[in-house]
Amino acid sequence: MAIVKPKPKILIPEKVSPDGLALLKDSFHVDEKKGLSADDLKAIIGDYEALIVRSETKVTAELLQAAKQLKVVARAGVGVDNVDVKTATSLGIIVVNSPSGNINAAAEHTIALLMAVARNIGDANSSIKAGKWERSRLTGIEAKSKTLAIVGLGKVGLTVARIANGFGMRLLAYDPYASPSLAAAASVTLLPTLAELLKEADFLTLHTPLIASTKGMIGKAELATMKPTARILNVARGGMIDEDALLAALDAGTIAGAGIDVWTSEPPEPDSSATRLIAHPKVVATPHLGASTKEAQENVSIDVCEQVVSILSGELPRSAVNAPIILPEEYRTLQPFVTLVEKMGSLYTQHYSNRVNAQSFRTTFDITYEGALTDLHTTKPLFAALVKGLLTPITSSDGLNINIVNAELLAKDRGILINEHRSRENVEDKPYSSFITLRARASRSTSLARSDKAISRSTSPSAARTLLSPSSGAVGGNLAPASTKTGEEDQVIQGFVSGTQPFISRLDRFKGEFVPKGTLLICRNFDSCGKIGFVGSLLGKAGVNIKFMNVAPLHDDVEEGEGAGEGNVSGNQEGKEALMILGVDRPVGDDVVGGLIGPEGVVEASVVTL
Ligand SMILES: NC(=O)C1=CN([C@@H]2O[C@H](COP(=O)(O)OP(=O)(O)OC[C@H]3O[C@@H](n4cnc5c(N)ncnc54)[C@H](O)[C@@H]3O)[C@@H](O)[C@H]2O)C=CC1
Ligand SMILES: O=C(O)C(=O)COP(=O)(O)O
Repeated sequence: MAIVKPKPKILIPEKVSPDGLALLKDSFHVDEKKGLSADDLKAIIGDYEALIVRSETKVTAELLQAAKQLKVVARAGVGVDNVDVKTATSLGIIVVNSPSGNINAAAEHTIALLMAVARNIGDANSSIKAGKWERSRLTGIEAKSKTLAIVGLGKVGLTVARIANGFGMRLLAYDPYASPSLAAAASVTLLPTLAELLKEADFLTLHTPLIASTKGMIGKAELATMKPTARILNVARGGMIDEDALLAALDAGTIAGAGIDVWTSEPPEPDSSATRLIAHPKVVATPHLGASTKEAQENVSIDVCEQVVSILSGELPRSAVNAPIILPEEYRTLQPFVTLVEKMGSLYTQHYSNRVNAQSFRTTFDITYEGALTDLHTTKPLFAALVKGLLTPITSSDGLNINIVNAELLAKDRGILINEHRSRENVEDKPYSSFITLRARASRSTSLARSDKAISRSTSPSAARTLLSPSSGAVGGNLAPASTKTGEEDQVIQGFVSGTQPFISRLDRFKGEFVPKGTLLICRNFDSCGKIGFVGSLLGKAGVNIKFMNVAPLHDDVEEGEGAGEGNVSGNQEGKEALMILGVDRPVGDDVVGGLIGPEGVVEASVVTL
């Protein structure tokens, strides 16, 4: 008698639209079990190969460790902050999400809150239901001609901007990583700092992921800089606004109102600031309803259920948050280079964003593969790794959610243009046979763009050689920085692999080999006595241990003094310029980094975690 294999089991502990679930029911055993406690869930998770959740289920390390057969956690929505992605990755569990299925719903909910706050809809609704007829107390304001200040001009932020444009609002945004062309196309003016944005806002709306740089970004100090007539909207994540500070500002009348969908703790704890905000007459509150439309729930359900089917059938999903970005056989050969390129991208975003100011992030890149890498059959995994490295430090969901299937599309969506080149030149005099150079073009040199397409791949060595001719002066093997008429230089990072270990061999105008791993403090200084001691003693006082240190002098291709004045606070160029790269055992606070800069210390410093 033939043994019938039991169907793989899928657990759904939250309300997920039936449209997607219908795709699962023939081939899988689907259990919809709502209202489970964390312990209940832990007790049964061992039976399941897939878990489909929304924002309520906390997919903790403990739960994942108990999930002995789990192959996939599917988040029917965008934010994966309720999933311990790191633990899932270490356990080989793929995490997928639906990066755009509920974007429109979240944007429309933001607009609903904006109008409700502008016209006192919440207060008026309670008042009339209580049998009152209060007209003058409930007079509102119009959106037309008011300034909408958007923090985070990604998918939801841009959609909000497009709708608000129809109301005749003035649109400003702060997003150091946003594409200026996408912003301009949506009639949004990008401002260089959050501080400048806050003082202009009639309505402030938040649309960033909840990450280190956005946690608590609107606190007492920020609220104090805003107009007393300003109104605040949050349909992104609780924790970005300090709930105590907002409550105090509303009570003091220094902020006029708020429309809030998301809370630091969901549901909010009794007697917390969140519950007092919810009860506040100047607040319109909703219980995390941003994505709760019939249409969005259909979209996200179908999106994630299709991916669950793919994964349980042994295929690649399209929106994996943590899956390897290349297939296993490609991975073996390319793995160290994939790691190198991802680290170069991440180093780029973190170093150049932190170093001078966040506006240094550029969107036009050349990546050149030199030497043996020119024989590669495909550079797609390297391209995907670069996009992943560039975006991961600045996004919580789709930054991680990048693979060979979606990297080009994601780069294009964000207005990032990457030209790939191969060059057999310049390797004879180098100790390793394969180098990779990443060059972010100075804004004026974008006129050298070689393709009208967002993504250009020049895969033939001869084509690349033409592009790399000295007369082009901007890319690839020619490592001299291309200066523009504005005096800006291209930003350059170069690396190689020795054995399976990736190294960075050039950063900016400096050469020096270091392993891109862990937390690194990168300081530019004029080489003179006492600098190392100064930095070491300040770090020591802050309890930061130095694990290794590397000094990178100016690259041979760079002329002495080139660009040396930039950011030089001392005005005293005692020695040659150099970079100091210190591997440290913990993150270095902004106050410590600030203390390093000055006549006795260094010219500039950045902290990166790779
Ligand atoms: N309330 C709800 O039901 C929903 C909430 N969301 C939330 O909305 C948020 C935004 O989602 P998407 O637009 O899809 O994300 P996205 O990744 O497309 O956009 C996020 C934007 O934030 C920018 N950003 C990152 N760090 C920043 C910083 N420190 N300062 C300023 N800007 C910064 C990024 O450059 C990016 O442009 C997420 O937190 C998501 O979970 C999304 C859907 C529904
Ligand atoms: O997609 C997101 O990030 C959301 O916040 C939506 O959450 P939900 O699926 O409605 O619990």
